[in-house]
Amino acid sequence: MKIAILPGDGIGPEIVDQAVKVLNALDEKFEMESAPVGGAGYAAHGHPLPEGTLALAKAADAVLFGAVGDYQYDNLERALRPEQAILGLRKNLGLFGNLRPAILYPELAGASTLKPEVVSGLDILIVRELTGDIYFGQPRGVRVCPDGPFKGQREGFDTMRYAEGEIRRIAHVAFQAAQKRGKRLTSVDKANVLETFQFWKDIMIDVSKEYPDVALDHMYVDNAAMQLVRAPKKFDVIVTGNMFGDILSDAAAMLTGSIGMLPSASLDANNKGLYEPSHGSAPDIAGKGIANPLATILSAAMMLRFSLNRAEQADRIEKAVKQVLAQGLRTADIYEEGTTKVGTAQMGDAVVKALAS
Ligand SMILES: NC(=O)C1=CN([C@@H]2O[C@H](COP(=O)(O)OP(=O)(O)OC[C@H]3O[C@@H](n4cnc5c(N)ncnc54)[C@H](O)[C@@H]3O)[C@@H](O)[C@H]2O)C=CC1
Ligand SMILES: CC(C)CC(=O)C(=O)O
Ligand SMILES: [Mg+2]
Repeated sequence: MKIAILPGDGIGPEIVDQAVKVLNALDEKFEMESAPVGGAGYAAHGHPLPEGTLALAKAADAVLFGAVGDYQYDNLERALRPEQAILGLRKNLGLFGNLRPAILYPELAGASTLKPEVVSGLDILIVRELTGDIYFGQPRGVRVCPDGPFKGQREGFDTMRYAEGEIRRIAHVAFQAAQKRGKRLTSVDKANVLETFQFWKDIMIDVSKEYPDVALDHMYVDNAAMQLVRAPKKFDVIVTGNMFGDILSDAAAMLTGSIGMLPSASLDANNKGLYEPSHGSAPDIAGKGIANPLATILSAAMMLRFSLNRAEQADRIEKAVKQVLAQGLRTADIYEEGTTKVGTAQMGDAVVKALAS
């Protein structure tokens, strides 16, 4: 089994180091090979997704990814910006199904900015379509505005679009995920305004006929954002498009105490996947040794479960994470009075130690 390790930028290398440490502490040894990506790819090879990095990701059984992005690259032309690396990997590897589980560990009930009674026992799953929508739609760019009151001025534009097959395949992922959980699926759209999302809703209803055991309902994205902070436990599985899923999953992250707790799996049709924390490269805390590595470590557990068929090893890692939280160890983002503040590497070491116990 070969794992491509793509640490990326900012806190990426710090947090990926911890996940690699944890993987190396398992009984089975995996072959791992690293390559630069994002700003690091641009610095090394003049491109955020160097050919060698993409080839490694394609050849590997799974990819463990940190994060990309750094303000120093924000003025590069778009094709060379670090974020193009993760978008390019998703597209090139066909990773259309993004699973973002938001689980509140009981020990972190007080770390959430929401009242404990609102979030305690939270266990929801966001299924985000990952290779379509306005993030990939063409045409896009800056042009001269052809009509209206701003005619003749420059205007920026993007294209929101979803093909029927794209909606159907993510619908199946979501319905099947719901079948394995609470059998409730909420499709989040903006069908009241957008043609793309009326179409999305129609296809969801059609696919639902194949899953009579799953209760499907629909919610507009603005209401979904509100309900996520009002009564998040009412959700079981949420399925939505690329942009709405990006935004809602960051909101859901705070229900779990911190975005540093939210792992993700990005899967193709055969469960080959890329695993990364849901957060970005956090340049504001990079290099300080204080980032929370648990989302990345939990992403490695998802990798073992979904792509490497090592569910027992995944369980062991998740149990070890629960144990370090029960021991009161906290990185700064989830720290509360009465707990013990630790740095990134100490947290990784503690998970390794808990694996052995
Ligand atoms: N998949 C990826 O590689 C992603 C990359 N980005 C990129 O990351 C860069 C920063 O973007 P932001 O909007 O600031 O989002 P971000 O997720 O990197 O950071 C948002 C806030 O959360 C904190 N944070 C994030 N991860 C943390 C962790 N593990 N432990 C403790 N605190 C953590 C940061 O310190 C910051 O205050 C940008 O260049 C952006 O484009 C953003 C999201 C995803
Ligand atoms: C570069 C962005 C599209 C990445 C992001 O924000 C995400 O996947 O959550
Ligand atoms: Mg995001």
